[in-house]
Amino acid sequence: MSKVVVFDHPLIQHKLSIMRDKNTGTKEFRELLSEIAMLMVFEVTRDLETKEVEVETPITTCKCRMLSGKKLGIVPILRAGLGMVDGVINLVPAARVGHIGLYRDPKSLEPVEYYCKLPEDSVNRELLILDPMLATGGSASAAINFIKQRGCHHMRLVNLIAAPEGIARIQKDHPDVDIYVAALDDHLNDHGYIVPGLGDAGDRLFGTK
Ligand SMILES: O=P(O)(O)OC[C@H]1O[C@H](OP(=O)(O)OP(=O)(O)O)[C@H](O)[C@@H]1O
Ligand SMILES: O=c1cc[nH]c(=O)[nH]1
Ligand SMILES: [Mg+2]
Repeated sequence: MSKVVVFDHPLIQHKLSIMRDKNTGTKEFRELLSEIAMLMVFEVTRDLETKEVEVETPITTCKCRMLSGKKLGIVPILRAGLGMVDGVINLVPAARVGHIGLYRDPKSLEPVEYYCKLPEDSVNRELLILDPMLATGGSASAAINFIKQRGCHHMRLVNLIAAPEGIARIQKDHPDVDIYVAALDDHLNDHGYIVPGLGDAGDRLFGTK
C-alpha cells in the first residue's frame, strides 16, 4: 500500500495558504509553488542512500557521507507540474528531467495524453513525479502507467494538494508508489475540483484565465 506523507511544516503551510487565496496573482503563485516544491523535496529525499567517503579538508582528512543510491530524475506532469521543476532542480541540480503532457477532459474528467519524453536512462533512476494537484487521480495514475510501460519501477509522487479520491486511486492502481503532499483536502466538487483547493493550478500558474 502506498505510504502517504503529509508535510505539516509551518513554512510550507504558510506559503500554501497564500497560494490558496484567490487574490494571489500569477507572479506570487509561481514563486510560492517553486519555493514549496524545494521545501518538499528536501523531505521527500530524506531516506536516500548515502555511503561513507574520505574527504581531505584544508585541515585534515575525515570520513563523510555522500549520496550513493540511484540517481534522481524528475517528471513534471504538464502543464502545472512545470511550476515545481525549478524548486526541485535548485536542490538536485544533476537530476534529469522528463515531461509527460496530460490534460483532463473537462466533461469526462479522463486524462488525455499529448506528450511523453523521459530521460534515456530513466530505468536506472529514482523518479519524482511532480504535479501540484491530485484530484480524481486519473492524470497521476496515467502518468505512472507511462513510466512503468517504459520499464521504470522506482518513483515517488509529489503533490501540493491531494483529495481523498486521488489518494485512493493511486493506492488502488499503484500501491508501490508513495505519495508526498503538502495538504490533504476535503473532497472533490461536481466538476472534479478539489475543495477547498486553490482552483485550476495550471491557469493560475500561467495566467491563462
Ligand atoms: O487528478 P485529476 O482529476 O486527473 O486532476 C489533476 C490534474 O488536473 C490538472 O491538470 P489540467 O488537466 O488542468 O491540465 P493543465 O495543467 O494543463 O492545466 C492538474 O495539474 C493535474 O494534472
Ligand atoms: O482542483 C483542481 C483539480 C484538478 N486540477 C486543478 O488544477 N485543480
Ligand atoms: Mg488546468
